[in-house]
Amino acid sequence: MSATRTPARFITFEGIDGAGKSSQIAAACAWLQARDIGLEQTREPGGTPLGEQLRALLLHEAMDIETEALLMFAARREHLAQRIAPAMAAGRWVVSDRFSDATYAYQVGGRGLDAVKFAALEAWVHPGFQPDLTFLFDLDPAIAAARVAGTGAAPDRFEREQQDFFLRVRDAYLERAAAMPGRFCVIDASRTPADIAATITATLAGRFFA
Ligand SMILES: Nc1ncnc2c1ncn2[C@@H]1O[C@H](COP(=O)(O)OP(=O)(O)OP(=O)(O)O)[C@@H](O)[C@H]1O
Ligand SMILES: Cc1cn([C@H]2C[C@H](O)[C@@H](COP(=O)(O)O)O2)c(=O)[nH]c1=O
Repeated sequence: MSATRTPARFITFEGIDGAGKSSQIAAACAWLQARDIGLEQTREPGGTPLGEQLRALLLHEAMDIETEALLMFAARREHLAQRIAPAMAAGRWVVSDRFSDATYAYQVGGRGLDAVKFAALEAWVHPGFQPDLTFLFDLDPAIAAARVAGTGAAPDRFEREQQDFFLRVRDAYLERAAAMPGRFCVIDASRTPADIAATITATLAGRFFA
C-alpha cells in the first residue's frame, strides 16, 4: 500500500534524560521519509520560536513547580497551534522528542505536581488529542546518568537532579504506559543502538505500513 495514503500520524519519543531517545529519532525519521511521507521533526519544550525561548528558561532558570508545569503547557499550546496541527492538517507526519507524557513523568512524578492539575491542563491544551504512538525508552537512572556524564556537556537544571528524582520520573512513565498500552511501545534502552533501531522500525512498519 502506498504510504502517501496513510493519514498523518503524531509519533513521540520519551524517556529519562540520557535514555538514548535523541540518538534514535533521526534514524526513525529517515526510515519514515524513505516511505515517501511528508514529515516534520520537532521537540518539546520548543519547536517554535516562542517555545525555544521558553525552553531556555525552563532548562536554566529556577522556578516554582506549578510555574514550570504551566510554562511546559504554554510552550505545548504554541507548538500545537503553530506547528503540529498545521502540519497534520496538511497530511504531514510529526515526530516529536517529548510531549505531555514528559510533563506527567517529570512534573507529576518527579516534582510532585497534583495529577488533577496536570489532567486539567492536558484537557485544556489538547482535548481528545494524544500521540498515535509513543516510544518510551526505559532505562536504569544510574546507567542514564553515566551516559549524560559521558557526553561532557554542561548539565541543565533537569540533568542536575539526583537519582531518586529520575527513579520517580521513570516510575511515572511506566505507570502512564501501563494505563495506555495501545499507544506506548516500551523499549529496553539498555540494549545496543542497533537493536533498539530494529525494534523501532519493526514497530513503525507493523503499526502503520502493514
Ligand atoms: N543504546 C545506547 N547504548 C549506549 N549508549 C547510548 C545508547 N543510546 C545513546 N547512547 C549515548 O548516550 C548519550 C545520551 O544519548 P541521547 O542524547 O540520545 O539521550 P536522550 O535520551 O536524548 O537524552 P536527553 O533527553 O538528555 O537529551 C549519548 O552519548 C549517546 O551516544
Ligand atoms: C516536554 C517536557 C520536558 N521536560 C524536561 C525533560 C528534559 O530534562 C528537558 C528537555 O530536554 P531534552 O534533552 O530535549 O529531552 O525538559 C519536562 O520536565 N517536562 C516536559 O513536559
